[in-house]
Amino acid sequence: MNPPAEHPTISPRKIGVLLINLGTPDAPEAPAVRRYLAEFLSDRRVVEIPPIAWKPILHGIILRTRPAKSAHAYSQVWTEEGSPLAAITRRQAEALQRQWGDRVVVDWAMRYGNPGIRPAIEKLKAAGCERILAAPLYPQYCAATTATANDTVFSMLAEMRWQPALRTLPPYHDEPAYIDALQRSIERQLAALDFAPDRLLLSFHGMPERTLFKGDPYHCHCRKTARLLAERLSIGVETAFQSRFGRAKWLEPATEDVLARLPGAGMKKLAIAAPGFSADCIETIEELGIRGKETFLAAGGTHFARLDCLNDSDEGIAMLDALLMRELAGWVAGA
Ligand SMILES: C=CC1=C(C)c2cc3[nH]c(cc4nc(cc5[nH]c(cc1n2)c(C)c5CCC(=O)O)C(CCC(=O)O)=C4C)c(C)c3C=C
Ligand SMILES: [Fe+2]
Ligand SMILES: [Fe+2]
Repeated sequence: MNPPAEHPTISPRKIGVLLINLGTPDAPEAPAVRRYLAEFLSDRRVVEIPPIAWKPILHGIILRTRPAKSAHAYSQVWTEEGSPLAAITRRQAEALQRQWGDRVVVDWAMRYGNPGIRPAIEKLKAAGCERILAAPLYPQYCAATTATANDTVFSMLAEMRWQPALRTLPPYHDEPAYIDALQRSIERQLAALDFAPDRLLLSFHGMPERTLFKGDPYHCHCRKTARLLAERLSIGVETAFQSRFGRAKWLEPATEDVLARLPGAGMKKLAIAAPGFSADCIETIEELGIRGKETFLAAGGTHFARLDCLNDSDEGIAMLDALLMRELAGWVAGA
């Protein structure tokens, strides 16, 4: 028998879903990049060096030199819709909104820069959402990404007299829906290449190695994603960590070192994917697709292809629908 419309498991209340990604500058220009990096690199979840030691380095060196360099990199990937990371996150939110109709209000936000998490939560609350699912779109948990996004949401609720109910999306590094989506997306893109790669390199964003020893599960999550994916694919897989930053030791092997080594080991045709990024961004398009390609070809590689992230592809949206709707179970009829 069908439950009546007012059945208690069918919530009449408004539900909000907030997709969260890392952040990006407002423009591919040094002043905007400086503002963004200042916010990002002042986050103690990202840089765990005591402020008394870090502030002089950040303000005296990094914010004087890096913005111009990064602005050049951003200018190479910028689109008519702005930063790829922001444009793709917006399209992911729009696709889910179309799919879910008026059952759920979907919005998106960036942890650093615009549109910020705080105005987005305010907007959802003003729209009458009494229940909110905050979804940091990081498959692998890291304090520098997942935790700081959630911290920001929690800090807002800490100021409210009338709080919405809150859920957060757990890491999904080993969820079948995620591994399935990666497998489908990668196999589809490999089949469309005009060459047969000798290897598939999976490049994850790096972290200082000491975060692993302090108990952050990030490294283990990346390795598990890579293993589960490699078990599904017929091509040989290598794993590496990109975007080394600063003087500390980072997780190894470094992507740039692997790119420089593979051709000498007979692997001259390469495809590269970045399964840890839910949307293409400067780190995938510029660092891997432009500079990574140069490194590989300079080392003797002959063929190179960068595969797209899940983005708002059919595979990517089907995965977000499955993962997010499961979190909404009990909140949304039919979830
Ligand atoms: C201390 C430095 C950094 C840590 C730690 C870090 C961790 C980390 N970052 C991502 C995802 C992204 N990072 C992006 C850009 C980016 N990252 C750093 C530094 C650290 N990241 C910098 C300085 C930058 C800016 C670009 C540059 O100057 O090189 C991006 C892309 C942003 C965009 O606008 O396109 C993403 C996404 C993860 C997942 C992570 C830890 C697991
Ligand atoms: Fe980063
Ligand atoms: Fe980078």
